[in-house]
Amino acid sequence: MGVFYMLKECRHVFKLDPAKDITDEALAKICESETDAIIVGGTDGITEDNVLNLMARVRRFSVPVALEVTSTEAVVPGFDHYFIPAVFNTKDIRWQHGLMLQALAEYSHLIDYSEMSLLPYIIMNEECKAFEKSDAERVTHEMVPHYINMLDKLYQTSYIYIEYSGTYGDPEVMRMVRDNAAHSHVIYGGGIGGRDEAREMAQYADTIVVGNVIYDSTKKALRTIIK
Ligand SMILES: CC(C)=CCC/C(C)=C/CC/C(C)=C/CC/C(C)=C/CC/C(C)=C/CC/C(C)=C/CC/C(C)=C/COP(=O)(O)OP(=O)(O)O
Ligand SMILES: O=P(O)(O)OC[C@@H](O)CO
Ligand SMILES: [Mg+2]
Repeated sequence: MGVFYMLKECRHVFKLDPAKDITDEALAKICESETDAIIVGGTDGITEDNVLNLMARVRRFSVPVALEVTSTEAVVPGFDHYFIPAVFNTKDIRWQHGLMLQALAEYSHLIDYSEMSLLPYIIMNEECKAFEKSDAERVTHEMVPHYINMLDKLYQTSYIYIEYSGTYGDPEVMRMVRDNAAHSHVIYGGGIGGRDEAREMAQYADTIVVGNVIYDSTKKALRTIIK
Protein backbone atom coordinates (compact mmCIF):
# COMPACT_ATOMS: atom_id res chain seq x y z
CA MET A 1 0.00 0.00 0.00
CA GLY A 2 1.45 3.32 -1.08
CA VAL A 3 2.33 6.12 1.26
CA PHE A 4 -0.02 8.50 -0.55
CA TYR A 5 -3.01 6.38 0.11
CA MET A 6 -2.01 6.01 3.73
CA LEU A 7 -2.06 9.67 4.74
CA LYS A 8 -2.20 12.12 1.88
CA GLU A 9 -5.66 10.87 0.97
CA CYS A 10 -6.82 10.75 4.57
CA ARG A 11 -8.96 13.45 6.14
CA HIS A 12 -9.65 11.51 9.34
CA VAL A 13 -7.56 8.91 11.14
CA PHE A 14 -8.13 7.04 14.40
CA LYS A 15 -5.01 6.37 16.50
CA LEU A 16 -5.27 3.22 18.58
CA ASP A 17 -2.94 2.68 21.51
CA PRO A 18 -1.77 -0.95 21.89
CA ALA A 19 -1.25 -0.36 25.62
CA LYS A 20 -4.92 0.48 26.15
CA ASP A 21 -7.85 -1.94 26.30
CA ILE A 22 -10.65 -1.81 23.79
CA THR A 23 -13.57 -4.23 23.52
CA ASP A 24 -14.28 -6.15 20.31
CA GLU A 25 -17.54 -4.27 19.99
CA ALA A 26 -15.91 -0.83 20.23
CA LEU A 27 -13.09 -1.85 17.92
CA ALA A 28 -15.56 -3.06 15.30
CA LYS A 29 -17.39 0.28 15.42
CA ILE A 30 -14.13 2.20 15.00
CA CYS A 31 -12.85 -0.01 12.17
CA GLU A 32 -16.17 -0.17 10.33
CA SER A 33 -16.66 3.59 10.57
CA GLU A 34 -16.01 6.02 7.74
CA THR A 35 -12.55 6.84 9.05
CA ASP A 36 -9.85 6.75 6.36
CA ALA A 37 -7.21 4.77 8.25
CA ILE A 38 -6.02 3.48 11.60
CA ILE A 39 -2.62 4.29 13.07
CA VAL A 40 -1.40 2.04 15.86
CA GLY A 41 0.87 3.94 18.21
CA GLY A 42 1.57 5.38 21.62
CA THR A 43 4.44 6.41 23.84
CA ASP A 44 4.46 4.06 26.86
CA GLY A 45 3.93 0.33 27.38
CA ILE A 46 4.25 -0.60 23.71
CA THR A 47 5.34 -4.23 23.32
CA GLU A 48 5.65 -6.69 20.45
CA ASP A 49 2.78 -8.68 21.94
CA ASN A 50 0.29 -5.83 22.31
CA VAL A 51 1.15 -4.44 18.84
CA LEU A 52 0.76 -7.88 17.22
CA ASN A 53 -2.48 -8.48 19.05
CA LEU A 54 -4.00 -5.14 18.04
CA MET A 55 -2.83 -5.52 14.43
CA ALA A 56 -4.44 -8.96 14.20
CA ARG A 57 -7.71 -7.61 15.62
CA VAL A 58 -7.78 -4.63 13.26
CA ARG A 59 -6.86 -6.85 10.30
CA ARG A 60 -10.29 -8.48 10.50
CA PHE A 61 -11.59 -5.28 8.91
CA SER A 62 -10.77 -3.70 5.56
CA VAL A 63 -9.57 -0.33 6.90
CA PRO A 64 -5.88 0.44 6.12
CA VAL A 65 -3.64 0.19 9.17
CA ALA A 66 -0.20 1.67 9.79
CA LEU A 67 2.21 1.36 12.69
CA GLU A 68 3.84 4.39 14.22
CA VAL A 69 7.16 3.02 15.41
CA THR A 70 8.25 4.29 18.81
CA SER A 71 10.32 1.29 19.87
CA THR A 72 12.43 -1.06 17.78
CA GLU A 73 11.36 -3.94 20.04
CA ALA A 74 7.75 -3.55 18.96
CA VAL A 75 7.94 -3.51 15.16
CA VAL A 76 5.96 -6.35 13.62
CA PRO A 77 5.49 -7.24 9.94
CA GLY A 78 2.05 -7.08 8.35
CA PHE A 79 1.11 -3.40 8.58
CA ASP A 80 0.23 -1.47 5.41
CA HIS A 81 2.75 1.20 6.28
CA TYR A 82 5.25 2.28 8.96
CA PHE A 83 5.61 5.86 10.22
CA ILE A 84 8.83 6.87 11.89
CA PRO A 85 8.38 9.85 14.21
CA ALA A 86 11.05 12.56 14.43
CA VAL A 87 10.67 15.37 16.94
CA PHE A 88 11.88 18.74 15.65
CA ASN A 89 11.33 20.88 18.74
CA THR A 90 13.95 19.12 20.84
CA LYS A 91 17.56 19.93 21.54
CA ASP A 92 18.27 16.23 22.06
CA ILE A 93 19.16 15.02 18.58
CA ARG A 94 18.42 11.39 19.57
CA TRP A 95 14.69 12.09 19.27
CA GLN A 96 15.05 13.80 15.93
CA HIS A 97 17.20 11.27 14.14
CA GLY A 98 19.69 9.66 16.54
CA LEU A 99 17.64 6.63 17.55
CA MET A 100 16.33 6.30 14.03
CA LEU A 101 19.81 6.12 12.55
CA GLN A 102 20.83 3.54 15.13
CA ALA A 103 17.77 1.43 14.25
CA LEU A 104 18.41 1.73 10.52
CA ALA A 105 21.98 0.51 10.98
CA GLU A 106 20.99 -2.33 13.28
CA TYR A 107 18.04 -3.61 11.24
CA SER A 108 19.22 -2.70 7.71
CA HIS A 109 18.62 -6.27 6.50
CA LEU A 110 14.91 -6.03 7.39
CA ILE A 111 14.15 -2.54 6.14
CA ASP A 112 12.03 -1.83 3.09
CA TYR A 113 12.06 1.93 2.59
CA SER A 114 9.06 1.85 0.26
CA GLU A 115 6.85 1.00 3.21
CA MET A 116 8.25 3.61 5.62
CA SER A 117 7.71 7.38 5.93
CA LEU A 118 9.19 10.00 8.18
CA LEU A 119 6.67 11.74 10.42
CA PRO A 120 8.14 15.08 11.56
CA TYR A 121 6.54 16.24 14.83
CA ILE A 122 6.21 19.58 16.50
CA ILE A 123 4.94 18.76 19.99
CA MET A 124 2.94 21.67 21.38
CA ASN A 125 1.43 20.22 24.55
CA GLU A 126 4.07 20.54 27.25
CA GLU A 127 2.13 18.19 29.53
CA CYS A 128 2.01 15.18 27.21
CA LYS A 129 4.16 12.08 27.56
CA ALA A 130 5.76 12.46 24.15
CA PHE A 131 6.90 16.01 25.06
CA GLU A 132 8.55 14.72 28.23
CA LYS A 133 10.01 11.63 26.64
CA SER A 134 11.63 13.50 23.76
CA ASP A 135 12.90 16.32 25.99
CA ALA A 136 11.01 18.73 23.79
CA GLU A 137 11.22 22.47 24.17
CA ARG A 138 8.34 24.93 24.27
CA VAL A 139 7.33 26.41 20.94
CA THR A 140 6.15 30.01 21.31
CA HIS A 141 3.58 31.53 18.96
CA GLU A 142 6.33 33.65 17.42
CA MET A 143 8.36 30.57 16.54
CA VAL A 144 5.52 28.62 14.90
CA PRO A 145 5.95 30.15 11.39
CA HIS A 146 9.70 29.59 11.57
CA TYR A 147 9.32 25.91 12.42
CA ILE A 148 6.81 25.49 9.62
CA ASN A 149 8.99 27.30 7.09
CA MET A 150 11.98 25.21 8.10
CA LEU A 151 10.11 21.92 7.58
CA ASP A 152 7.98 22.97 4.62
CA LYS A 153 10.50 25.00 2.61
CA LEU A 154 13.95 23.85 3.61
CA TYR A 155 13.51 20.19 4.54
CA GLN A 156 10.41 19.99 2.30
CA THR A 157 9.08 17.18 4.43
CA SER A 158 6.08 15.25 3.13
CA TYR A 159 4.31 15.67 6.46
CA ILE A 160 4.21 18.01 9.45
CA TYR A 161 2.46 16.64 12.55
CA ILE A 162 1.26 19.27 15.01
CA GLU A 163 0.86 17.27 18.20
CA TYR A 164 -1.29 18.41 21.13
CA SER A 165 -1.84 14.84 22.40
CA GLY A 166 -4.25 14.88 25.35
CA THR A 167 -5.36 18.49 25.00
CA TYR A 168 -7.22 20.55 22.43
CA GLY A 169 -4.93 22.80 20.43
CA ASP A 170 -4.87 26.50 19.77
CA PRO A 171 -6.71 27.42 16.53
CA GLU A 172 -4.47 30.51 16.19
CA VAL A 173 -1.41 28.26 16.07
CA MET A 174 -3.10 26.07 13.48
CA ARG A 175 -4.00 29.10 11.40
CA MET A 176 -0.31 30.05 11.33
CA VAL A 177 0.58 26.48 10.39
CA ARG A 178 -1.88 26.44 7.53
CA ASP A 179 -0.80 29.87 6.26
CA ASN A 180 2.86 28.89 6.15
CA ALA A 181 2.72 25.29 4.93
CA ALA A 182 2.75 25.32 1.16
CA HIS A 183 4.27 21.92 0.44
CA SER A 184 3.96 19.64 3.47
CA HIS A 185 0.78 17.74 4.31
CA VAL A 186 -0.36 19.04 7.72
CA ILE A 187 -1.57 16.58 10.35
CA TYR A 188 -3.27 17.75 13.53
CA GLY A 189 -3.75 15.58 16.62
CA GLY A 190 -4.89 16.35 20.15
CA GLY A 191 -8.02 16.54 22.26
CA ILE A 192 -10.58 16.22 19.49
CA GLY A 193 -13.67 14.98 21.31
CA GLY A 194 -16.56 15.89 19.06
CA ARG A 195 -17.85 17.23 15.78
CA ASP A 196 -17.20 20.93 16.41
CA GLU A 197 -13.57 20.37 17.35
CA ALA A 198 -13.06 18.06 14.39
CA ARG A 199 -14.59 20.65 12.06
CA GLU A 200 -12.51 23.46 13.47
CA MET A 201 -9.18 21.66 13.18
CA ALA A 202 -10.05 20.22 9.77
CA GLN A 203 -10.10 23.80 8.46
CA TYR A 204 -6.39 24.08 9.18
CA ALA A 205 -5.08 20.54 8.81
CA ASP A 206 -5.15 18.15 5.86
CA THR A 207 -5.59 15.20 8.24
CA ILE A 208 -7.02 15.14 11.76
CA VAL A 209 -6.03 12.36 14.16
CA VAL A 210 -8.35 11.22 16.94
CA GLY A 211 -7.00 9.10 19.79
CA ASN A 212 -7.91 9.37 23.46
CA VAL A 213 -11.66 9.92 23.07
CA ILE A 214 -11.95 6.39 21.62
CA TYR A 215 -11.19 5.11 25.12
CA ASP A 216 -13.76 7.44 26.77
CA SER A 217 -16.72 6.96 24.46
CA THR A 218 -17.03 5.19 21.11
CA LYS A 219 -20.09 7.29 20.39
CA LYS A 220 -18.18 10.55 20.83
CA ALA A 221 -15.27 9.21 18.79
CA LEU A 222 -17.53 8.35 15.86
CA ARG A 223 -18.94 11.89 15.88
CA THR A 224 -15.48 13.25 15.01
CA ILE A 225 -15.79 11.78 11.51
CA ILE A 226 -16.92 14.70 9.43
CA LYS A 227 -17.34 14.10 5.73
C1 LIG B 1 9.04 -6.05 10.06
C2 LIG B 1 9.59 -4.75 9.83
C3 LIG B 1 8.77 -3.75 9.10
C4 LIG B 1 10.82 -4.52 10.26
C5 LIG B 1 11.47 -3.22 10.32
C6 LIG B 1 12.68 -3.35 11.16
C7 LIG B 1 12.84 -2.26 12.18
C8 LIG B 1 13.04 -2.63 13.60
C9 LIG B 1 12.83 -1.00 11.79
C10 LIG B 1 13.01 0.16 12.73
C11 LIG B 1 12.71 1.40 12.00
C12 LIG B 1 13.10 2.64 12.75
C13 LIG B 1 13.90 3.65 12.01
C14 LIG B 1 12.73 2.85 14.03
C15 LIG B 1 13.04 4.05 14.85
C16 LIG B 1 12.35 3.90 16.16
C17 LIG B 1 12.51 5.02 17.12
C18 LIG B 1 13.19 4.70 18.39
C19 LIG B 1 12.04 6.26 16.85
C20 LIG B 1 12.00 7.38 17.81
C21 LIG B 1 10.58 7.60 18.29
C22 LIG B 1 10.35 8.90 19.00
C23 LIG B 1 10.85 10.14 18.40
C24 LIG B 1 9.65 8.90 20.17
C25 LIG B 1 9.37 10.11 20.97
C26 LIG B 1 7.93 10.20 21.37
C27 LIG B 1 7.05 10.40 20.19
C28 LIG B 1 7.24 11.56 19.29
C29 LIG B 1 6.09 9.53 19.93
C30 LIG B 1 5.22 9.64 18.74
C31 LIG B 1 3.86 9.19 19.06
C32 LIG B 1 3.14 10.14 19.92
C33 LIG B 1 3.37 11.60 19.80
C34 LIG B 1 2.26 9.67 20.75
C35 LIG B 1 1.44 10.58 21.63
O1 LIG B 1 1.57 10.21 22.85
P1 LIG B 1 0.53 9.23 23.56
O2 LIG B 1 1.27 8.02 23.97
O3 LIG B 1 -0.67 9.07 22.71
O4 LIG B 1 0.17 10.03 24.82
P2 LIG B 1 -1.01 9.71 25.79
O5 LIG B 1 -0.77 8.38 26.38
O6 LIG B 1 -0.90 10.83 26.80
O7 LIG B 1 -2.28 9.74 25.03
O1 LIG C 1 -5.17 11.27 21.80
P1 LIG C 1 -5.55 12.61 21.27
O2 LIG C 1 -5.49 13.71 22.27
O3 LIG C 1 -6.84 12.57 20.52
O4 LIG C 1 -4.41 12.96 20.19
C1 LIG C 1 -4.32 12.20 19.03
C2 LIG C 1 -2.91 11.98 18.57
O5 LIG C 1 -2.36 13.14 18.03
C3 LIG C 1 -1.99 11.41 19.63
O6 LIG C 1 -0.74 11.16 19.08
MG1 LIG D 1 -2.56 8.52 23.12
